[in-house]
Amino acid sequence: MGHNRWLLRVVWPSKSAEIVKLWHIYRIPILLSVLAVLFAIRTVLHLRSPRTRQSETPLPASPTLPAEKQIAPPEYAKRKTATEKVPRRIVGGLKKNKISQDDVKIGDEDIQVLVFFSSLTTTTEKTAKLFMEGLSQNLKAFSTSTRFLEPEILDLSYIDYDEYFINPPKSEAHVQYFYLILVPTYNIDTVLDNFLEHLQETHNDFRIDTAPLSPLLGYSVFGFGDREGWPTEADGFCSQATDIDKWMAKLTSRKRAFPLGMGDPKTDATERLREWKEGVEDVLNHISETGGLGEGVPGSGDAVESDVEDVDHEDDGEVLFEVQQVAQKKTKAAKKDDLNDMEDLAKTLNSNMNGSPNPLELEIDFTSYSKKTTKSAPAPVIKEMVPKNSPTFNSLTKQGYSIVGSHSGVKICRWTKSALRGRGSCYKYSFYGIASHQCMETTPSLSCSNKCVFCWRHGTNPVGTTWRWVVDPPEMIFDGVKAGHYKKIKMLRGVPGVRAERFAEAMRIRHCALSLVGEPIFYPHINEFLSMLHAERISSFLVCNAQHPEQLATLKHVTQLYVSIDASNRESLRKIDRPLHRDFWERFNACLDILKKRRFEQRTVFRLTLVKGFNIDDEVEGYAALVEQGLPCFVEIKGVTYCGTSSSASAGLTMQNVPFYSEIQEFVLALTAALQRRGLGYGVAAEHAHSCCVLIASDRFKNERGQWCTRIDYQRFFELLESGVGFQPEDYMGEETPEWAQWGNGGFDPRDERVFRKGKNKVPLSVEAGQVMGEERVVVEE
Ligand SMILES: Cc1cc2nc3c(=O)[nH]c(=O)nc-3n(C[C@H](O)[C@H](O)[C@H](O)COP(=O)(O)O)c2cc1C
Ligand code: SF4
Repeated sequence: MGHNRWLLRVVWPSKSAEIVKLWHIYRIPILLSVLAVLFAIRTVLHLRSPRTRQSETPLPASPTLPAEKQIAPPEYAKRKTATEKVPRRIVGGLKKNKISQDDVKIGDEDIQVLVFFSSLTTTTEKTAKLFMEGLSQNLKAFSTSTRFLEPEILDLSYIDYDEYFINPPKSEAHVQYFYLILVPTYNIDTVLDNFLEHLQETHNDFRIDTAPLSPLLGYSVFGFGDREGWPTEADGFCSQATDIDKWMAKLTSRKRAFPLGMGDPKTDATERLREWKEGVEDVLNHISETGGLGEGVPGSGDAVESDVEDVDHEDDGEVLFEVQQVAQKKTKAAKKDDLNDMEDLAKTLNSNMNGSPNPLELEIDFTSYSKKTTKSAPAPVIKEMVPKNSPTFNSLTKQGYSIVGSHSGVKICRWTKSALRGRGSCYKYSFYGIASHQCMETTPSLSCSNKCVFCWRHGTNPVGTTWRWVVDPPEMIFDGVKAGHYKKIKMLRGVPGVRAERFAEAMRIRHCALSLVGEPIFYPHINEFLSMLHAERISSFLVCNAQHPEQLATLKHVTQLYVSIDASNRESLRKIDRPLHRDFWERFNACLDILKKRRFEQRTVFRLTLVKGFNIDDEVEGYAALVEQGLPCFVEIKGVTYCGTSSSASAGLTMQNVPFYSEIQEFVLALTAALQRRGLGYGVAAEHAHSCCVLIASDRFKNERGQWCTRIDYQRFFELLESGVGFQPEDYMGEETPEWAQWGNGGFDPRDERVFRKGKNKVPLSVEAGQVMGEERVVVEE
């Protein structure tokens, strides 16, 4: 250290003297160069930064060019200038919600009216269609008719709520939307409960603005109800329309264009609807002329009314009449001096609180909400999922279901009948040794959290994301479904062709397919129900829709556990399953991870239902990735079954969506190749061409001779289960897959009789309705 200091003292003075000398000689060129460099940097930075116009003064026209030669301003600039010329309306309400109204330039945007409806027994559907036709005609008569696009009608059972009720639909063109909603009310579970739940969730979802539908031009609701059963609103007359109206007011930030209309089709619905329609048309005319709802429209929620709502905007409470009164008094009081104003207001408030309000003075403002409610909230009543008097009950029983209790169902599968007559079992016999005449198809939950496009009974399907119904005890369901099954089997005793020995065998259920309709693991006592099946040595095949990871994680042992894999990616799954859960893709993936963990406890299966135009094209690699993620023991690939009902048609499904068997085969080969490329040990093990179904299996299910053993040793399964010691799927692996069932051999049991339709030599009768055989699509009567 000392040596260094000495060096500094000696060297530094001589160096610094030199530097000072040099500075004196070169200081002017140095300073000039630095200044030049700084100026150059500033110029570059300035030119690169985006320019914002500081002044609102219009740009002067170029003095050097004549007006016609000047370049026209870009479209967006024109619009802004025009908007600025429109007088700004004074509106209250939450500032964040004022997105569109003030930006609308009259005549600038097209107006699209969307008429939404829901209907179980078709009254509302028919009325909505007639209403739409009339509306369409009347809009054409407006002086501003060119602004209106042809109105569209949409069934709430088939649309994706996310597309219309989180934000207004996305549109390339300049279109603004106006919603009309026509709905009945049902005090039983229907799609309307689900719709309401969606509206409520959207409003409460912290990730979304509380009023994401505020860009709508407006909305209005009309309800149909029955005064005989529900005489007053307090009794529940049109209660669901009222609720929808309430949630829409919140979601649109009070864009109610016309007050809620209500009518009873048996008495006054025609008259009430006519009045409502006239009112709605008036508003539409007004909007098209002025660009906004205006202030004179009752219940519009604009201007003064909105100020009142601001006070209470956080509340989710009921419609509150006093708030409106305060609003009216407040408006009048505004003309007095401030002090008097406050006193008056306090008096008014007190008198209203103390005495009952004079109904004549009350103008009901449906747009106001409060923490306090004037009505005492009715005690929550837990509903039955499928009550005996419900349209869902009627529809399901018509389709051949026996409803057990209030949420379970059992149905004789067409293959059971076929097997009883010796005409062949379903693919489960070919692949796993399940004789169809000894198999019971049932579900303890007719409700589901999806609205799959290919679901057979979608139109009347109870739906929900959580269990919110009366829960029947598992013993009752178990006894009920068995009794229902046996009753239906007995009815087949006299059917021509039923074989005596098979009939006798059928009186002992050996297998239970929990895959009928709905979501079995939704039922809160599913594990108890499974224990009952196993105690009677009935095997269990359980299919779940991969939407309930919590329930899947706690599910006890089943003989074979399925998840439906209806698509290979998020967007495709959303389109085909139309799930109710927002986080459906995360749930789906969580289920795959659970399945992966359980592959050494029980036989796990991916079930792919292929629907042409929905989930086949370009998805092979995606499916292979999912198989790699879940590593199931088996992958069942099945072509969709066309049921030809109006519900499938409404979901956009036609015979063209049913793949040919050759297309299924092609897909299977491509998927197997993709799996092998990924180094996963899978191969095509078996097929059942008659139900358009092929089985890909993991190499784990080959015996020491390299033969596929996809069948199950049921006896062994029960022994292992009863032993209480852990076991693996290989421990109850059955005998070799019969040769006739192996890939390439078709899968029809040669001991059964193949029955062909008259004049169609190659098409067996035992083909599922709408299913495909060879290169032909057929629809077979039961
Ligand atoms: C099982 C059932 C429950 C009903 N619940 C109500 C109700 O709570 N409130 C009401 O006003 N009307 C109720 N109704 C009457 C329907 O809303 C009315 O008949 C409506 O017009 C049916 O319309 P849709 O044919 O389009 O389904 C109910 C009807 C049925 C069959
Ligand atoms: S998961 Fe099954 S029951 Fe549910 S909607 Fe889809 S096909 Fe129907």
